[in-house]
Amino acid sequence: MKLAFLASHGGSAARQIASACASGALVGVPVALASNNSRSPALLWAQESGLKWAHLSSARIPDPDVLDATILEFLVDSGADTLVLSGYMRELGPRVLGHFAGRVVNVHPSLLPRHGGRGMYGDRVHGAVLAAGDPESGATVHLVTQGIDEGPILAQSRVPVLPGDTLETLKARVQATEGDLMLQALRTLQESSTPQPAQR
Ligand SMILES: Nc1nc2c(c(=O)[nH]1)N[C@@H](CN(C=O)c1ccc(C(=O)N[C@@H](CCC(=O)O)C(=O)O)cc1)CN2
Ligand SMILES: NCC(=O)N[C@@H]1O[C@H](COP(=O)([O-])[O-])[C@@H](O)[C@H]1O
Repeated sequence: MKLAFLASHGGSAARQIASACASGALVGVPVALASNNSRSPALLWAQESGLKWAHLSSARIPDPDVLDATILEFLVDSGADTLVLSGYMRELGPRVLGHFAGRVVNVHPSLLPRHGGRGMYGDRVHGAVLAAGDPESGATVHLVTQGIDEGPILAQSRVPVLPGDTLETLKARVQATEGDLMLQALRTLQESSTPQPAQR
């Protein structure tokens, strides 16, 4: 599994996946990371880790179709066969989704389909969970399709929402589950694409 990442901020899932590849906990090689945010800590981590990296944003490339094509060219040049959205806050385009069909995964910090869709990202999600008075929350790793947060779910983690929880305490409890959840989902994806020996 050759892994590329798109990240807008810290890239916490990307870092955990790279550590798992280094330790052998996941059979894979991180090869590239692109960010729409030139100052993202994820981009600095990619540079320091020797990954192929790029700053690809609508500020630099205003035409969404050209940006989609440029992101695809970057990913194809990296040799990646699997794409991980690691806190990527922009809509992925049809060219990238077409080329990597069934090989793009995203982690979302709620129990989809609750609290997903356009406008639902980062702290906004945890705020919505608290405002709704949900007794539990969690994270969801799903295959990425054109509709935001509508793709098939691969794995979910569940955590309680505790009395007195703040956005920060809930966020920390949910984020603590995301790395292992992403590894679980990537192993499932790997097994589903590994040809099984013919049954005699
Ligand atoms: N084609 C798809 N692209 C992306 C998906 C997806 O399912 N299909 N998931 C998102 C990740 N995500 C939720 O997990 C998400 C990211 C961003 C937004 C959003 O509303 N973004 C704002 C811009 C915010 C910003 O730039 O800081 C917007 O688009 O107006 C919602 C959900 C990644 N891409
Ligand atoms: N809708 C996507 C979304 O909200 N993703 C969430 O953004 C955070 C990114 O953290 P990071 O920048 O430290 O990796 C993660 O918690 C992830 O679930």
